[in-house]
Amino acid sequence: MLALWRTVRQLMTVLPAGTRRFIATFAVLQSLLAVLDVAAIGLLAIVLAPMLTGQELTLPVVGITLGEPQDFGVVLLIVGSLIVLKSVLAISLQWWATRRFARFEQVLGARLLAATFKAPWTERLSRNSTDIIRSTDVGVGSTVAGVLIPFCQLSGEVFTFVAVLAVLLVAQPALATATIIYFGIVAFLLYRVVLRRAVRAGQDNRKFSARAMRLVSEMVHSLKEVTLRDKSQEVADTVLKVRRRASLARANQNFLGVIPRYVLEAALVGGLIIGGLIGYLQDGVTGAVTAIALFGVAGFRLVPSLTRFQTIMGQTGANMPFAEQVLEEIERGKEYVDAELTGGNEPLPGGARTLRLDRVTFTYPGASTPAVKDVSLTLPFGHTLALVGASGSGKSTLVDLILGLLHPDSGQIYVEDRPLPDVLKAWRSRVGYVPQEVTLFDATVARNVALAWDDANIDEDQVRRALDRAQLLDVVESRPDGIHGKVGERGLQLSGGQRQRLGVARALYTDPLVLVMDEATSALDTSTEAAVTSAIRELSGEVSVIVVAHRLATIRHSEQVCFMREGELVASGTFAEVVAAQPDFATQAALAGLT
Ligand SMILES: Nc1ncnc2c1ncn2[C@@H]1O[C@H](COP(=O)(O)OP(=O)(O)OP(=O)(O)O)[C@@H](O)[C@H]1O
Repeated sequence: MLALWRTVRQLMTVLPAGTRRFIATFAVLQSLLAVLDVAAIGLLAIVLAPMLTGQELTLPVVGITLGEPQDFGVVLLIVGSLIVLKSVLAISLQWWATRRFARFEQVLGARLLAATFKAPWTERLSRNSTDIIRSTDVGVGSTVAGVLIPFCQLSGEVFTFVAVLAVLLVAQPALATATIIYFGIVAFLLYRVVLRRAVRAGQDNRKFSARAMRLVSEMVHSLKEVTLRDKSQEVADTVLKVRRRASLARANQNFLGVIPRYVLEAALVGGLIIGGLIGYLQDGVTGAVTAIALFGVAGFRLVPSLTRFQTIMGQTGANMPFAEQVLEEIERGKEYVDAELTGGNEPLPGGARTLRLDRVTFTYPGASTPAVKDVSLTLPFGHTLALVGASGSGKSTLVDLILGLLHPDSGQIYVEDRPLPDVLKAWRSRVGYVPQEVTLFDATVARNVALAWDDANIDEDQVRRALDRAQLLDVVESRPDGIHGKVGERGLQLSGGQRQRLGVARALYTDPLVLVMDEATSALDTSTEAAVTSAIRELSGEVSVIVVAHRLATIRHSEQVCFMREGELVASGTFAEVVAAQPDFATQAALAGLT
């Protein structure tokens, strides 16, 4: 209960202003509905026994005496009206509240995504993408539907419970005391025996469902290899094992979830006997009938209320880890969002002519040796620079540093004379990046090139120009619907080479100052690669090109070749100069038939 209170208070700090007021208003309105409900039930409870036994009754508080059957008829009409009124008001309240809760979900989702996207690259590298997707979807949904909404409903249940007991206390103090003790013991036992297990089952369900989803996602991505190596059965068995634990936990959660209802319903019988006994001891048979009627009506309101209370506690207990995770991520992301608001917003210096790396060193968190060590180089804008070296020599890391995704531990990168962190936003908007494997989304060619999810933000002429420069316009225009044709899931309706060229077009769409190609043409056939490379070479002069390539034919005409070994830049110059300076590079060049 305390943990729930703490979590909800923390949630308030990340939800829009006015949430606290909304929750308070919602609680008050729920309580008022409970008053209407209890007034109806209380009235019924008080008049039931005299009506059945034909006795006169003076209503407490208002002091009206009822004796004739039509008097009781009027009271029954009032009871019915109160119940209908409560239902209408409850529906209106639900309509209003569900809209607000939907809004809360949107705000939480947006904050969480912002926190995820603003996190430093090193942190994002350490996260599993399926976990991120699950957190922003199921996590946010569960925080609102599994924690916030049940918490808000709690006040109504507590108030109903208290109000029913108040009615009982006024009508029959001894009976009320016995009820509190009796249901208190039942509720405590339910908490100890059932609720704790239900919470644990809910947490297990969450843990194993997440694991199963991660496994399936990983397996779908390696479907081809799994099929070829005939591993489908092994995969199915592994997923089944995890699923079994998730579904067993879910089954336990569902089973334990319904137990309180049946236990409490059964306990009502015991309560009726105790109530009847107390009434009999106080006032003989009439006392017993009155007490049973009173307890019966009150109990039928108390039991659902207690059941919902238990359900809410179970539900919030199981979902709290989701909320805690969402809150933790938003909290962590806050500092990045703030940092972004305060830094990196300056414009690029006018007439910038060079990108300069000055003794840049970077070590990945947890690694013992730097991936990039003491690298200094200057790239005049408009030139082409090739990064070469053995696998693991630090080329991609250096590229990520130049892109501003990673930040040097020591040394600095300058655009002209401005440190990169000062102009980071403007810099990122002017670098085009083509990865080794371009990720396309299931949308039109135009949307993929413009990296836009709304056609209104697409400049179609620019899309055609970028496709043309990437040697892909003819292919696209020969397809049905041209640039408006879809590319399929992950671009699977295109060939590997076409996907890569679409990636090049995407990078060129924003008229970059620097185009970074990280093994971007290695999937292309030699003639397409030659065509793309020559198209890119034509760009030099207007665009600086940084190429990472293992195929040396791709980079032999680069104005500057930088050879890396174990994170260090060991030689730089023209292709011929590096061949002359580095025997192992010369060997590779010879093997490629380039010397
Ligand atoms: N996210 C990471 N966390 C820790 N170490 C990493 C990470 N990414 C790369 N490394 C390590 O940093 C070093 C440089 O890796 P990098 O990817 O920059 O090499 P590369 O020259 O681009 O290799 P390749 O040609 O195979 O792509 C390697 O030793 C690698 O294991």
